[in-house]
Amino acid sequence: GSSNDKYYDYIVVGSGPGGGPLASNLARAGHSVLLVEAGDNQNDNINSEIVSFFGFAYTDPTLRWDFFARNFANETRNLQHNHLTWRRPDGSFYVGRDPPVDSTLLGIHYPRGGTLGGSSAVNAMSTVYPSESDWQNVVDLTGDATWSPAHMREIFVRVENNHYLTPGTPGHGFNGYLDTIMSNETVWTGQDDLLTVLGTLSEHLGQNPADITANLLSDPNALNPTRDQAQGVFGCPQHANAGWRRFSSRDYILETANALGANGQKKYQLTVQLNTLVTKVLFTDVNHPRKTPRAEGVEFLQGQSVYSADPRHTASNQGTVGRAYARKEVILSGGTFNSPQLLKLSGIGPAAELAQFNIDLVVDLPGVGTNLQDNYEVPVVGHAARDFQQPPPDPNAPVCTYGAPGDPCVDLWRQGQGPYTAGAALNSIFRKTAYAAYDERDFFLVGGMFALRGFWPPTDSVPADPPNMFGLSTVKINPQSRSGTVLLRSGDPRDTPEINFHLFEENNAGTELDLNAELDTVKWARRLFADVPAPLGPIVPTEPPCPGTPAADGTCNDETDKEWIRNQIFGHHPTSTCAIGADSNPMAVLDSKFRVRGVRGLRVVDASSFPRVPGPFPVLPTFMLSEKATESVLEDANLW
Ligand SMILES: Cc1cc2nc3c(=O)[nH]c(=O)nc-3n(C[C@H](O)[C@H](O)[C@H](O)COP(=O)(O)OP(=O)(O)OC[C@H]3O[C@@H](n4cnc5c(N)ncnc54)[C@H](O)[C@@H]3O)c2cc1C
Repeated sequence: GSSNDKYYDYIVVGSGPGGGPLASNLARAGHSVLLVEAGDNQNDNINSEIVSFFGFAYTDPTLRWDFFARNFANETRNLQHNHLTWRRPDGSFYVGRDPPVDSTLLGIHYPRGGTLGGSSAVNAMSTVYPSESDWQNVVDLTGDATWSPAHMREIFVRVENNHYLTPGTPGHGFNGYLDTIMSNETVWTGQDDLLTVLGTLSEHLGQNPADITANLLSDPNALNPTRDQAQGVFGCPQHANAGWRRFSSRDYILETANALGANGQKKYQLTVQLNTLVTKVLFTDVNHPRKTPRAEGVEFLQGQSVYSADPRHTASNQGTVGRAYARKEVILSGGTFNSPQLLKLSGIGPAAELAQFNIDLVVDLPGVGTNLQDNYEVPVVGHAARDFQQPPPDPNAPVCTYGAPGDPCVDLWRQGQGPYTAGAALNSIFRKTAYAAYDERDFFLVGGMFALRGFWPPTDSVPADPPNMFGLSTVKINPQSRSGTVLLRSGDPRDTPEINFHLFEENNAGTELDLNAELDTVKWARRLFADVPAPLGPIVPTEPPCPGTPAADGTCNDETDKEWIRNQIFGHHPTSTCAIGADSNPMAVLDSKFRVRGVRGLRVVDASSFPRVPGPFPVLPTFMLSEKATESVLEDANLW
């Protein structure tokens, strides 16, 4: 290399929950680490700091990356989705079924965090422990017993800094870096209408409606041998500190990078290089007669908004080429869409696809960019017999303006006071259907005066819901549709990949189970809507649409309902495109130590590494994965 080249022990690409903690841990273990992140540091951006500003975080152009996906190969079916995003001729976004003429279809919006902290800096912060079977599955696939559920719980205890339970509570940690918090009873004060609906709902899961408030304060992440069977209502922990400031991997990275030793010098050798898009991994020993190719560094483009998913990107954001070298290893943590793209751009992937874009082959690894999955969801929405009553406003309370200049509530929040220091009336509801794939709970639900129908960038085209609306998100646990793909669109690293979930296209017993499970949950929701007592109830179901009145068992028309589910389904937890798998499986991209097959010195550690979607929410499992990978990387530290 040239005299400007930089050398480090490790190079980590991407600062989300996969890469951020790993880079920090390796530096803390005494190694020199370069952490490369395409975005910048928005640590002081209130949209990313204040928990209740979540909706502003993932729509903020300084924080987000826009990906647009398809659900199906069949474009006619794709066009049935009610919340597709289009670009109007004037450049603005349109979301809906009836775009102005000459609009361009972009697809189903999949926002990601393109900033220091990755998607943990923009997500909804729901922090839910996965099923034990998700860890056991890795043991079963690979024979590596270090993935045992018991060891993974030890990892969780090590990293968690719990702010909502009594210190010492088994199965939880109180000294780690990952802050967790859960709303207390104050958020339910005066919410009698919501409590009525959730009480009726809990009764439909075998709980006593009189216990609803206590259940809403109960811990869904408790260490409990029967946890993965337990149906009912719980609270919803979030990754945030006791003052309701978001915790993300950014915090642990900054704490590590800024730590000073006794001599006033930087304590750890962690270098964070922002505004830098890694474009390929560099290898030595490619096509060597005896040696296996070894990752020796990365090439990148330095400059702001170089990646075209960045909403601020324009043709002039080209970036300047540079390189950095690793004495030990390169670790990719770009997330489910970017890690497979980067592997392919580096010559690791399906040979035919790489040939199509004239990329020199390093290893023919057909699994890269396959096996894409998601916790898909469709809301069940209804209208109550009257508007939901809200607690009367406190006449002495400050008037919050959601971050407008001079918002008094932001100042109060900085002092640990005021409305923004409270969580939301969130809940975790678990249900097991007769169509569960693994004989354990197969739905995570959250209910409230909102309906999550998908994601879209800021737009003026989506109408608001009326104040008598109740929505129930139905998030699939253990989804069986697993044939989604992340394909190169071009050989230009600034381009986003082509993402298609190919939902239910396997057309096998598993995907049929999922559709039946969704239908079963829709019918169950209609039954409980009907049982909500007057004067608030009954709640009339509006989505999926049911002309007339549903039968007593919640049936409207099974075929129409299934069509609606297929067409309106969406997700935001994509995983598994660089999956860990058995040595004998040609589609496995990684071994159980996150090593990319067929090369040396290269691992992938992020949500793409999971062989299957973990639980209902990937962020906590991804933080745990980063710790698991720290153990694997440090075990090999003396190899090099
Ligand atoms: C709107 C939204 C809401 C969500 N809500 C929840 C929730 O409530 N609970 C939950 O569990 N999960 C939630 N998630 C999902 C969760 O945040 C992600 O699964 C998780 O952050 C994935 O971690 P990761 O490390 O794999 O990738 P990411 O967190 O996406 O991080 C990848 C990072 O790599 C960087 N990068 C990518 N490519 C390159 C490159 N070539 N060069 C340099 N840098 C690169 C990106 O800029 C990004 O910072 C949500 C996600 C979104 C977007």
